[in-house]
Amino acid sequence: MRSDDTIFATASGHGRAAVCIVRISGPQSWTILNTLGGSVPEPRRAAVRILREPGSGEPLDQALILWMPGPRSFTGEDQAELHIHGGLATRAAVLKVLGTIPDCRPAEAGEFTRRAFLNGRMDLSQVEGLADVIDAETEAQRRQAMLQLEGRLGDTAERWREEILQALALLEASLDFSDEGDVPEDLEADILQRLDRLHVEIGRALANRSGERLREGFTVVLAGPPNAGKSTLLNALARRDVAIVSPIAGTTRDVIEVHCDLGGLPVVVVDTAGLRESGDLIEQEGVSRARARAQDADLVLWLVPPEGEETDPPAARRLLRVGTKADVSRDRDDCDLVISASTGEGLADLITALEHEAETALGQGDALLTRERHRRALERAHHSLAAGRALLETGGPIELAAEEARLASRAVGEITGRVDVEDVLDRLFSSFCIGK
Ligand SMILES: Nc1nc2c(ncn2[C@@H]2O[C@H](COP(=O)(O)OP(=O)(O)OP(=O)(O)O)[C@@H](O)[C@H]2O)c(=O)[nH]1
Ligand SMILES: [K+]
Ligand SMILES: [Mg+2]
Repeated sequence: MRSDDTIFATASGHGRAAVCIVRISGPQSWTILNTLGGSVPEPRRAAVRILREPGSGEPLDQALILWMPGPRSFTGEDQAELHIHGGLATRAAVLKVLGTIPDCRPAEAGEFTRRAFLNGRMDLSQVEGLADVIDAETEAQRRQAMLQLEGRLGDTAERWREEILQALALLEASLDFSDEGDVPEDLEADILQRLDRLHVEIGRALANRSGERLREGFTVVLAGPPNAGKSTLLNALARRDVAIVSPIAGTTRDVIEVHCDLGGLPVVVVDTAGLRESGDLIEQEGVSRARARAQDADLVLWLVPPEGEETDPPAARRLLRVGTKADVSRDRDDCDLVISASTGEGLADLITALEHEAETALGQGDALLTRERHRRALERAHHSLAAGRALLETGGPIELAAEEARLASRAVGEITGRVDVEDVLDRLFSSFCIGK
């Protein structure tokens, strides 16, 4: 796969559609437009053309074409777009012709964005932001992803890296002084103050996990004894028949997940097996999976049926007691909420409570870190800043303090992909669809 090939791909999904966008990037872009369209329009001005097959001149389609010369294009290379009709035959005919153009080939998954990154059009955190914009299922996720795509994390990381490098420069300058005796107090104080400020700011960013949680979604596990009404509630929240409901205790065995958008926040609702002792091996496996999921959940709804509960609630980070089958019996003073999943009574209050719980945990998309990768890099930078500061404060070797500052700047540099990210690149770009 040559990186100077011209690549092409449809970038508007699969299947029949009114319009299909074919994206092209690389040195042959201009030639392709000129060959298929007969002439190339002004840069960045759409023009209608009849696309023709080279050689025979056979008309392929009437299309809108765009010419975007690099480096001010998405990939930083010469780019073209063909907005053709979205019929399967038209799409196939145009792609077939493109495949016959010398040094032109179908793009790999994420290859347009990879070229944008390699050409410096976006940093790695922006690439991740773009992936999250495409994957966003709720308003809060979209908002957070847009902030990252616009560069909020990358710009902050670059500012931190600059400030660490400034402190490093002062440390190296103070090395000259130390040969002749002590480092001037005010210089040392200045460096310490810089390291301190960075350590506090990065520590604050690390303390906020809501960004990662928002990407993963807020998990709510429905737990309770058999026949408490868990599956009925799951179906009511999902507004469709996802789980089997029956009067037979022990109906649900497998864990069943449903992704909901509650108030713009991603909430994963998980139905589980009724908790009880059972001689049935399969049900026992269901019960142990139920306990495990409850333990990991952000919130457990412990469903309490009118006839009371024989089993104790599972271990959970946070638990709300929900009285079920309110249409059968309403007075449930031992519960936080009372609902009837069958009649819908109390469901609006339950959903409001879930939105509140999710909003408290996930925030509204204002966190800086959104991936484990960011966290690991910043934790290393945070540790090195603390180590460098301790060395300075205890009169340790300045060379070692400088080395800690160097490690901190490298760790922060990983966030934007300025350093050491080879292994991340393949995994990240292969997660994109073709044409992105
Ligand atoms: N009257 C009334 N019956 C309900 C309500 N919710 C569930 N049921 C009934 O209770 C029985 C059990 O419901 P499920 O949703 O299967 O209960 P479950 O907790 O998932 O049961 P297991 O999967 O066996 O643990 C079914 O017959 C439901 O129709 C309710 O709000 N009111
Ligand atoms: K049941
Ligand atoms: Mg069930």
